[in-house]
Amino acid sequence: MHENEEVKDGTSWRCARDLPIALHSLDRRTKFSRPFSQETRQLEQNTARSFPLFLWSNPAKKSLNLSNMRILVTGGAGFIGSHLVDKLMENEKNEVIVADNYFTGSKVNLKKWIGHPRFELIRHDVTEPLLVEVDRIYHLACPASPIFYKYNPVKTIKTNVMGTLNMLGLAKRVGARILLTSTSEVYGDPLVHPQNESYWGNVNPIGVRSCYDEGKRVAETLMFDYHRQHGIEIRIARIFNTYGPRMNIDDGRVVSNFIAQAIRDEPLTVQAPGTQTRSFCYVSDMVDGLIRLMEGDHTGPINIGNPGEFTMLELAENVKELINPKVKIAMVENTPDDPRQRKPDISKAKELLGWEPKVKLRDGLPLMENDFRTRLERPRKC
Ligand SMILES: NC(=O)c1ccc[n+]([C@@H]2O[C@H](COP(=O)([O-])OP(=O)(O)OC[C@H]3O[C@@H](n4cnc5c(N)ncnc54)[C@H](O)[C@@H]3O)[C@@H](O)[C@H]2O)c1
Ligand SMILES: O=C(O)[C@H]1O[C@H](OP(=O)(O)OP(=O)(O)OC[C@H]2O[C@@H](n3ccc(=O)[nH]c3=O)[C@H](O)[C@@H]2O)[C@H](O)[C@@H](O)[C@@H]1O
Repeated sequence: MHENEEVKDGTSWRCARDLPIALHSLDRRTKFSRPFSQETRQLEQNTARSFPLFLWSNPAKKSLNLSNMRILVTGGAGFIGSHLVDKLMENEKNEVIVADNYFTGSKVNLKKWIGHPRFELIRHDVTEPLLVEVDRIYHLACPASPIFYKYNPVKTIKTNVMGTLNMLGLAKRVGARILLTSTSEVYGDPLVHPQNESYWGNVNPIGVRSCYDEGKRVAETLMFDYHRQHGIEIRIARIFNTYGPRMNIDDGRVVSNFIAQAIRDEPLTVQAPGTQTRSFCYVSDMVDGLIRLMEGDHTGPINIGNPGEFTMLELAENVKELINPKVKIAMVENTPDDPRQRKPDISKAKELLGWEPKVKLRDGLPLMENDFRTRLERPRKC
């Protein structure tokens, strides 16, 4: 296969050469779609230094203090993605493009930006190629709740593999830096605790969660292969359980389940045995970590999460105490391959990104409760 071809659903798709001439002429960075070699890369860098047309995509613009950035956020209509978009849009020099197929995300999460001159929203499935000119790609598109990623596992793995291939193809073509939101699930049911980035994990390759955790592991492999083979600038974040406003109310993840149940006076469904642990990161801390990683000098993978570790029974007790002391706790059956413990070692994030989380679980839960009460139209009783 020619190196300028990208895989698309078992068939091949030529990145640039076969595009209609009209599309070529629209692309200010057609040079980057040429076959990649050391000579062409050097030529492009030299050209960029002397010819302003190419400044858009070249690091040389940094030294000239041209900081306008066009940023693609895949999965930007989802929970973390929409908070990331809010933060990126705060910088008036940023233009943000969101590509999302709305499987678990919603336009409602982005309603304040729709129509804004620096914002564009595209209905797009990342398993198909996308042609846009951007400097940065935050690649988040993927269902994240176990209920949703297990709903159509073949689609989940296609999203992780083909979606990441397509975004890497785009990054290669336009010279963009790309960040993948990987997951603590790459550690599987970990035998090392807390988990640091050098741990290779303990993952069932044929289980019901594999479409997600093995999918993300392949996505990480692809990121590093494109980096080594094609010189693409990559960043990999290994995200640990994140919570906050705008999570889908019926998302199925534990924090959203417990908060919705507490507000609706329904029993909190702790899946057995309840002693399994997770470490919960508030979404504003997560977004801060992702941006620092993208704009920093380290490829990663870097764990981004809050090391505060809770059993699911402890989480239920906290929700009960903070939101509804009368609510009951019900022990229910668990699902296969549920990791028994999870806690990030964030030494690397602290040292390399100067990042650590600020919001404690007991401060973040009430912020999420407010959002859920508004959306469920259940104001707090006086
Ligand atoms: N929230 C967490 O605790 C957590 C933990 C680890 C990793 N992550 C990763 O962070 C990212 C965002 O997670 P989230 O919690 O915001 O989930 P989410 O489900 O709210 O957001 C995912 C977004 O991706 C979109 N999407 C899914 N498949 C797509 C496709 N094929 N093409 C285009 N768009 C598609 C969805 O519509 C949605 O808007 C995911 O990659 C997830 O794996 C999240
Ligand atoms: O952080 C991560 O890396 C991953 O974490 C989660 O996966 P998981 O930890 O299984 O998330 P939940 O579905 O919220 O489950 C957390 C724990 O709560 C338990 N749980 C879940 C739901 C519920 O109602 N009750 C309950 O006790 C589960 O058994 C599990 O032990 C996310 O869903 C993934 O997207 C993400 O990649």
